[in-house]
Amino acid sequence: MSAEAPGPHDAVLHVEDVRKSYGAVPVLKGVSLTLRPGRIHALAGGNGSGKSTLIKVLAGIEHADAGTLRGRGRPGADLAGFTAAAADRAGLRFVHQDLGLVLDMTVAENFALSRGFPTRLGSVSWSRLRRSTAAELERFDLSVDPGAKVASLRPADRTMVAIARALADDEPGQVLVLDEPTASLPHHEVDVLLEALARRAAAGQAILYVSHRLAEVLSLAHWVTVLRDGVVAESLPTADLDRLRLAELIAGRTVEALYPARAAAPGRDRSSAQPAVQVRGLCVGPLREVSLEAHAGEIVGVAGLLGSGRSTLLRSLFGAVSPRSGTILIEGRPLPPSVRAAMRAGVALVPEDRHGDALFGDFSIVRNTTIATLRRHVRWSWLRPSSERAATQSAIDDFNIKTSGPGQAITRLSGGNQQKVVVARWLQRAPRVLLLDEPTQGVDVMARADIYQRLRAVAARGAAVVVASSDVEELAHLCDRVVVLRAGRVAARLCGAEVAIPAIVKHSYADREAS
Ligand SMILES: Nc1ncnc2c1ncn2[C@@H]1O[C@H](COP(=O)(O)OP(=O)(O)OP(=O)(O)O)[C@@H](O)[C@H]1O
Repeated sequence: MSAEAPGPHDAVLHVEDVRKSYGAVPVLKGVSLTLRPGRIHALAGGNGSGKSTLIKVLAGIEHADAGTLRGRGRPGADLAGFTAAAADRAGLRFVHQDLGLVLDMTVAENFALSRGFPTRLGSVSWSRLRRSTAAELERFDLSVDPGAKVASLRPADRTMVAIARALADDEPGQVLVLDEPTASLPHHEVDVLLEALARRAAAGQAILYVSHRLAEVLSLAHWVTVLRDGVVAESLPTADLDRLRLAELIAGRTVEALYPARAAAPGRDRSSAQPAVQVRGLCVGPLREVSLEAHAGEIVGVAGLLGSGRSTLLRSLFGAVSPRSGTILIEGRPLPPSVRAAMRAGVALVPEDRHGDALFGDFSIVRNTTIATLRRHVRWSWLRPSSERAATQSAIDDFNIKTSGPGQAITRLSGGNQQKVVVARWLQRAPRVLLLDEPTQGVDVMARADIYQRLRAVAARGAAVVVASSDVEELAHLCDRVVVLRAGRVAARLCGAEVAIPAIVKHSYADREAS
């Protein structure tokens, strides 16, 4: 691990003094960054600190107000007029979270989509395409059949295919930019991807890696630059850091502990108390004969791999899908398959797909916060904007949402801050049953701790909280009990000391060895 002072010498890419404002609000205030061959350089920072804006500037999607970019042997480029084509010429290769692959096409066809189809005598030469793709995959140690549909690949391999495609032209001095590549990967797949990335770096690849996951940053990256409020708070080797110190750099303050202490689970006798949620023999979508209980005052986790049925279970409890068979009781009463009925029964759902299901993109933060509790802000048949604004302002304060004010358009917030608005919205309803699907996706480490504390408070006030998450660390720290789903069935019910990462991972994977 190199510990030399950062500077432009021997850099693959040097970005200097990037400035960017949205209107009158400065978002990047003179950010500099140096990337070197063979080095994985993490870009960390709290929600709204400017990471995505910097990546968008480097990709030529947003224009900076000022800043320069220099690469090995390349003339300096002015980032104010930087375009996607200029980014490509500068050797920047991006793999975004959605990967940009067509799932229904083969790996080789996906390669050809970006590089063109090889032809022979005027028609596509499929054999040449397969051969060249196979050679590329081999270069990346990827044992994937070029003729396989992308949809059939395991998630980590899909990401590696996207990376191999991005770097396929093999120009010297390329920089691979990865934006939260592990955000939607299951636990086991994360390790596979990280190992592959470490091998690429060992072979000389420079990588810029954006992540909220402290453990990943520390185990994978050689160097980390922490952004805080649009400036570089620190840029240093990861060998000089531990998790707590990195969290402190991100937060800009002393941090006692990364997770709030787990409150003692309520000491009531669950066998006699009526559960707030009772599911019996539920069959819906991939779920088969699932039974589960959640009592007032407890946080129950739902673990399982992608496709195990976690989200379907939560959507059923919210009345959004009709079960083939089985029953759902909320506080002892059967729940019909109706969202309205579920909401009347005091059930609230924070869904997984923030953009598709939860955000109202045309609205401000105010309406996005109050939309589930509008009645509370009506008096004499009139909606009172002052009341809505006051409720929103207190959510902004409580959740430390980084914004220019309640009237700002929700789409202008950073991803993590949008997520906080969605969680705040449903907490306003004071639900008796609170369901959350991936509640801290894209949320920074400190805000995560705040959300956990709030969920504990909701439970302590007498609600039952059910959290589905692919983040096993989150489940282990937050939940009183965890139900592990595997292929649609309950594979394990963990409680007390069993609620720990190794047990959750072990039961999530059927035959595979737990990592
Ligand atoms: N189109 C826009 N108009 C106005 N402000 C914006 C716009 N896009 C982003 N911002 C603001 O710029 C700041 C930085 O946002 P950015 O998305 O770069 O943060 P981030 O570090 O990527 O955060 P996160 O970790 O939440 O994704 C935020 O305060 C955000 O509200």
